[in-house]
Amino acid sequence: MAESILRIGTRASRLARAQTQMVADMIAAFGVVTEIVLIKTTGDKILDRPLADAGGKGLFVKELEEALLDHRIDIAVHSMKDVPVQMPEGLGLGAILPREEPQDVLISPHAARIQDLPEGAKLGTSSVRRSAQVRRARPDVSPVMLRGNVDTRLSKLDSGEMDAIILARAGLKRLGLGARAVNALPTEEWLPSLAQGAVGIELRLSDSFATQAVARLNDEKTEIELICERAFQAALDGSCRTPIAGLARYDGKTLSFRGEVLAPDGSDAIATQFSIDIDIYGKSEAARAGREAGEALKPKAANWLAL
Ligand SMILES: NCc1[nH]cc(CCC(=O)O)c1CC(=O)O
Repeated sequence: MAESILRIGTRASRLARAQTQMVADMIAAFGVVTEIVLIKTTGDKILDRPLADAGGKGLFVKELEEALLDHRIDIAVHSMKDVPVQMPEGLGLGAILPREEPQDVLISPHAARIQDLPEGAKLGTSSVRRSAQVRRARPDVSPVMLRGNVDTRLSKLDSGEMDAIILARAGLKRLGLGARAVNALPTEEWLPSLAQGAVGIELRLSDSFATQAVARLNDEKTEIELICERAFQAALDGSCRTPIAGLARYDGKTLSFRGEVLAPDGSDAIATQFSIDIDIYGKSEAARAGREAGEALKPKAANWLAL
């Protein structure tokens, strides 16, 4: 019966496929038959410029959401940091997997820490957040445009085109490249992207078969962290050119959050933080606290949010 096969949509990058295979294996262990469908997204097609210049958010996600709405796939596996907070009508998250370590890592033959990069070093990134953070820490270091998937970026570093790159530790580990992910940037000095390190599963909210097939994959602690982070992001409502960073940590008792909006040139930054005790059912408290943190920061960061 066709409807008993769960069709799983993913981008074709090696990282996206690794994450999707992990999800498919877990679902198969519950006795559900799966099929993986590769879908090319705008973010995979545009490789010659920063995605902030390509006009928008969700460029790794949109075609997957269209495939869900067209019933070409039943679930979509995403890196949650690429997923806009507003989802199309009828779609929602069916599960959020246990979070991998959320930090960024510095990869460079010259230095293990940002402070130790050589004077005037060329750092490859196309992220507005990472560029602003580098300029803030090291005004002499120039971010240079670097697009492409993780393997492409590593090979450009290795060929000497750049002196350093910054990547998410989670992606490197999932690709079996943990050996390159040793120099984590401490979150006290360098906040990651909101939702970094978390993989989520999107589905049609009306699809009870898919909903049941993935429900057991959900990690409630990660879910609380992401509810908080995404509420912060939604309240700020920045543009794709606004450097925003933040991280929530929840240990089953205390939810701690720090978030930051930076001037794109790194000349300034505004941060906020809180710590509250909530229980594992405290989703609405997590959302409210995240939203209030975003609302408190919003007027102070207004110039950078409207870019
Ligand atoms: N924007 C691309 C992207 N989306 C998710 C990850 C890493 C995996 C994750 O954060 O879950 C990456 C690569 C990177 O930033 O190094």
